[in-house]
Amino acid sequence: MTTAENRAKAASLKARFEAAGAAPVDCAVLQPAEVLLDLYGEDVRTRAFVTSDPVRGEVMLRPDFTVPVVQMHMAEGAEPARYTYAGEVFRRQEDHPERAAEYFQVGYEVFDRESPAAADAEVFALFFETLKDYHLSPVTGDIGILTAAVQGLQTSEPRRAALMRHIWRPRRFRALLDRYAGRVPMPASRAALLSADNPLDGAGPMIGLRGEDEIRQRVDALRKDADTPALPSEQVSLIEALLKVSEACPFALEHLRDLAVDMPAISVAVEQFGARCDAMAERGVDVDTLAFDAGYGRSSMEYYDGFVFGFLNRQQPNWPAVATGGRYDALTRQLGQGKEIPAVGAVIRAGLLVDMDAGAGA
Ligand SMILES: N[C@@H](Cc1c[nH]c[nH+]1)C(=O)O
Repeated sequence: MTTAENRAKAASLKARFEAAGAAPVDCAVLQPAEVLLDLYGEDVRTRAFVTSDPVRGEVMLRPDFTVPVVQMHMAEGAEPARYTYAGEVFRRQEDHPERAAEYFQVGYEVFDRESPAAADAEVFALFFETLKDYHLSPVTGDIGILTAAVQGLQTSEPRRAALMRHIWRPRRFRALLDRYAGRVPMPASRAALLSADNPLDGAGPMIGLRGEDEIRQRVDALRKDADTPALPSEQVSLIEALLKVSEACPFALEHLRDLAVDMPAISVAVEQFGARCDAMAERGVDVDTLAFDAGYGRSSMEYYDGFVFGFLNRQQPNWPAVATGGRYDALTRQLGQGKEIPAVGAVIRAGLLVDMDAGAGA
C-alpha cells in the first residue's frame, strides 16, 4: 500500500458517505490535548502524540475525528446532522510495532434525536453495505447494558465507581469483582496497614508528593472499603453470566431478557437492544446470524455508552478491526456546555481495505 492508494480509497469511501446524505467536514490535525485527551480514556491517552505549542499549550496530533467533530457540532451544528470525513489519525503503537501509527480513517457520524435505534441501524447498515464485498465478520455489543448492570449493583458508591472506571480494563474489572465479592483474602500488608493505630508509625521519612493528610485520607477510604459488606454472590454470578453472553442477536436478546428478570437494572438497555435488532432487520440486516458479544468494545474508546460494533478480518487475527464504531451520547453532553444530543458513528480504516484489495487476508 502507498499513501496515494490509501488516500484515493479514503476519498472514494467518503464520496459514498456523502451520497448517503452526510455533509463533508474536516478537522485540524493539531488538537488541544488538555481539553480533549481525557475524553478518550486510558488507551488513547497513553498512545496520543502530544507536543507543546508556545501559545496554545499542550497539543496532540488528532487521535480520531469523533471528538473534534462532536465539539464542532455542539458549537455550531444544526439538527439533525450527518457528517463524513476522511483523513489521517495518529496513535503510537508500542504494543503493536507492526501496525501503522498514522493511518486513514473515513467516518460517518449521525446526530439525531428522532430514534436512537433507527440511527444505530442506519450506521451499521451503511457500513455493512459498504463492506459487503470484503470478507469481514461483523460483531456487535452494547456498553449501555454493561454500565446499567454495574450501576445496579448493591454496593457502596466508591465500589460502583471503581467498577465503572474499569469496565474498560477487563482484567482489572475481574480482579475488583473478585475482591468485592470477598473471594480473595486481603493481602497481609494491607491488613497490617489498616489495623495499625497510626498507619504512619515506623513508615520512615516522608518522600514523594503526597502529604501526610492525603495519606491518612487514603487509609481512611481503604478502611471504609474494608468494612463494606461483600457483593452478594448472586449479583456477581449475574454479572459473570452477562459478560459471557456471546451468540447470534436473537439468542443474545432472549438470554439478556432472562437475566433482566433478576437484574432489573438492565431492562431498559436490553429493550433498546431489542428495538435496535428490529430497526436493523427493517434495514435488511440479517440479524438472525449477526454476532452479539456482551464483552465487545471493552478495550476501545471510553466515550462509547451504548451500541458498539466492529468488522473483523478473521484471516488476519493480528489486525485491528477494519471498521469500528458506536454510540456516544454522553460525549455530546460533556462537550455540549449544557446541550446534548444522541449520537452514533463509525470509521473504516481505508488502508486495510487497500491491503485486502491487493490480496492480503482477503
Ligand atoms: N472515532 C472512533 C470510531 C468512531 C467514529 N464514530 C464513532 N466511533 C475510532 O477512531 O475508533
